[in-house]
Amino acid sequence: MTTPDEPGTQPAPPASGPSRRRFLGGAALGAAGLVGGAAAGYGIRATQDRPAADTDSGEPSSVAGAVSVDKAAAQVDFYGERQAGITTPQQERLMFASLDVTTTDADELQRLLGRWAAMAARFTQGKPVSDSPGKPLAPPFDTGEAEDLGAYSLTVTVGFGASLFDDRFGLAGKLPAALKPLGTVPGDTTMRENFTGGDLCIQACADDPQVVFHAVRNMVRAARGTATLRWSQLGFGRASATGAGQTTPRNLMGFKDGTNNIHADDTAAVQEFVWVGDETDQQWMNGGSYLVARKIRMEIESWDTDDLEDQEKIFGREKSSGAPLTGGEEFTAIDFNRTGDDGEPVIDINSHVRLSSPEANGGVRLLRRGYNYTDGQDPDTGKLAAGLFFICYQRDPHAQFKVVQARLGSTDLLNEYIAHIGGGVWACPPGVTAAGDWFGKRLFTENS
Ligand SMILES: C=CC1=C(C)c2cc3[nH]c(cc4nc(cc5[nH]c(cc1n2)c(C)c5CCC(=O)O)C(CCC(=O)O)=C4C)c(C)c3C=C
Ligand SMILES: [Fe+2]
Repeated sequence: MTTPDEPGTQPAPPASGPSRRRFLGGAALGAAGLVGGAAAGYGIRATQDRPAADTDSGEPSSVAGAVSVDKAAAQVDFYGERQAGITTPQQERLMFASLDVTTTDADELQRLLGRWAAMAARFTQGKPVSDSPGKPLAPPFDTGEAEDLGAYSLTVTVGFGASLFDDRFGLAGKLPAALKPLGTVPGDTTMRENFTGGDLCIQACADDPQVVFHAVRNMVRAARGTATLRWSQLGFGRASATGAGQTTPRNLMGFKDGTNNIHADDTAAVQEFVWVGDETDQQWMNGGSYLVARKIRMEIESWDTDDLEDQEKIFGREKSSGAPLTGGEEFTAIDFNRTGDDGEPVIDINSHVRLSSPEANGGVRLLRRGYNYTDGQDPDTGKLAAGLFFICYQRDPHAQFKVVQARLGSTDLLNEYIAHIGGGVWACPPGVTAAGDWFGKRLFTENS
């Protein structure tokens, strides 16, 4: 097989020490027209002077502080103090990938992280791996399927799993307490090895399915010899809302999902529950966030035989409007104390909204960013293999995801219709600030 000799997969030679490290991100791709200046924040902006297009999701085609943009041309800044794809208004499509590192050379791993940063910077501008097509007798630098498509608000978010912090790279002393294994969590027993864990993860989100596929495919391709794909997941529609003004989408059970989510404009909640701060025991994670993913299969066929009243009792909300069963409209606060004529709580004591609420979890909240998924049909049962690819971000999974999941795991009425079949926990470091920087640079270059 010919080895592609292109910028995206062949970085600058290794440097042996942090002070001498130089990454292709700035070098080879720079010549190919890498990325313009580092821009702070993750505003969506237009790059082409085209009229605003209709949005099939009913969203406004602009966000606060940004101009009206064509969905295809819309871009989310890649460079910034924080990684995009966390508080960014949630895009419609997901491709998630988990990889295992195969090299034992820490420099090689860092070069991959630099190569990924350089590629992500280009992809998020709608650009291919390189401006050059490559040599006629070699594989093209870029796989090509996103040519002419545009960036579609692509974000690429990278995380590190606990398994990366072993003896291979001398990182054992840099494992944050928050990334230590969660111990026993409800749902674990049905998790399958082939959908679970991984040294690295890539979360690619955009408003076009081919754009997210292209990003992950090329990043996995660039990892050849350094890391291999462990498992991956496509999500075909968002099942949460993270942006101010975004409509609340529906999950595959037909319910509005994301109503009480943390929204990006709630800066106090974002600061309190999402971003890691000075308190961390590992300063390389200061400004980052922890991603917990759970692939949750739904028993769709049995759910579809359940009557509406029971479905609404399970969630504690009306199916059509999303309003709490205690009345009002979608965003009306839930009255957990209200009792009905029978003296029983209107919101069942084991309903999903009660058990997942901050009131039931010592005030804890999560930023949810999940996607509806389908893997087609289960060949063994003939049933639909579909559900929710649950993603949430937080400051500390032990104090947040684990607490909520422990509460849900005991008695949540929803549990009859779902099974956790995969997932993992990853530390997403702060953002890549400029060309030449790479994902998790501080992890490798600073003493804790
Ligand atoms: C451990 C965390 C959670 C898992 C796992 C989870 C699975 C799950 N959720 C739904 C559907 C809905 N969830 C809703 C609310 C909600 N869920 C969680 C956490 C987990 N859900 C939280 C923290 C909340 C918000 C609680 C609050 O602040 O009030 C809702 C109600 C609408 C909403 O607020 O989003 C729905 C619907 C499914 C289908 C599912 C697994 C397949
Ligand atoms: Fe939920």
